[in-house]
Amino acid sequence: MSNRENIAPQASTILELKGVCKDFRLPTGGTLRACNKVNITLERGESLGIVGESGSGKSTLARMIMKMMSLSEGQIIIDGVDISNMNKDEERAYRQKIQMVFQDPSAACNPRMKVKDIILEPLYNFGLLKKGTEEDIVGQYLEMVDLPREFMHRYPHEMSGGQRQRVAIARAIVLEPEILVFDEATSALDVSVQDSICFLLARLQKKKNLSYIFIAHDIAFIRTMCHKVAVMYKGAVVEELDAYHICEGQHPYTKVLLSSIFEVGQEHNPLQLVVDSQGELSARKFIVEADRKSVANRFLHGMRSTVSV
Ligand SMILES: Nc1ncnc2c1ncn2[C@@H]1O[C@H](COP(=O)(O)OP(=O)(O)OP(=O)(O)O)[C@@H](O)[C@H]1O
Repeated sequence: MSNRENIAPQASTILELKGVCKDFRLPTGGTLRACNKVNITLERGESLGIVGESGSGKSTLARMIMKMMSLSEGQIIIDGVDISNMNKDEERAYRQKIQMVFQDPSAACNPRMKVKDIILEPLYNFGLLKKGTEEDIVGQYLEMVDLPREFMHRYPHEMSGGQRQRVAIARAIVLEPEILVFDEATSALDVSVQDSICFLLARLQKKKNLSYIFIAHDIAFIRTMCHKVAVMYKGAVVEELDAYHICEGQHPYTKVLLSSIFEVGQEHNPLQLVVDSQGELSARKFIVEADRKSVANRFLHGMRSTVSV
């Protein structure tokens, strides 16, 4: 029997982690608790960042959310269904509903496959592809990630890292999922490419009401892209904050994490590319306090990185 009846879905919560624990058995005996009583929620159409030092349990958490690894304790509930207790139909729906994008796009891009087949593969696997529609579908998804249709005939090595990441995103959204999990998905890219991928993701989020989970080390990125952030330390979420206000984090570990980026308590004013009425470009300090929403919303609401003055 489905367990859907037993768990009332919350109005806008799409994913909920309740007391999630993961213990690994060590070869030397004993266990290592990689995740400890993690409680977090992801709202529909919103982005949640998970930050923490190396080894704090972020990837383990992502692997459990993706059902690549079982839980030792607790529950992960998606749209009201406990993922550890799904029937066949729910399992299939779940596999469509949540997709992952990795740091290295090569993980999603088989070097021997053309872009067309890379993007279509999930549809083949789910038996959702109608003969004769292939090129139309690939063209449509390439367009969505701002790549030309002709790219469908290329191999991964014939593209840049940023273009491969766009193909990985097209492949991740071809099943029309509701949640995308990004494991350090932009950290290997240079800053300007990272910026353009952020705009793309913000636009897709708005268009498709997608929910994102970003696992990242880069707090500035999380602050820009996410609504909420969970700070992990030694397997536990030590603080959950409005991502924009991460500077106000009170947990000592959050403060340590922040101090490596900018002075705690000081505003972080990134330089912003500004274009004046003559089309001249200049870099100016972005006055965050003057417009609290600007930095986050320029991504979240798909504004351009270049501001006209
Ligand atoms: N399969 C495994 N068996 C045993 N221990 C594991 C396994 N996978 C992860 N761990 C341990 O669990 C802890 C959390 O690892 P995890 O990869 O989740 O951390 P992380 O925060 O994602 O780190 P990073 O940022 O470096 O990727 C680490 O101490 C790690 O060594």
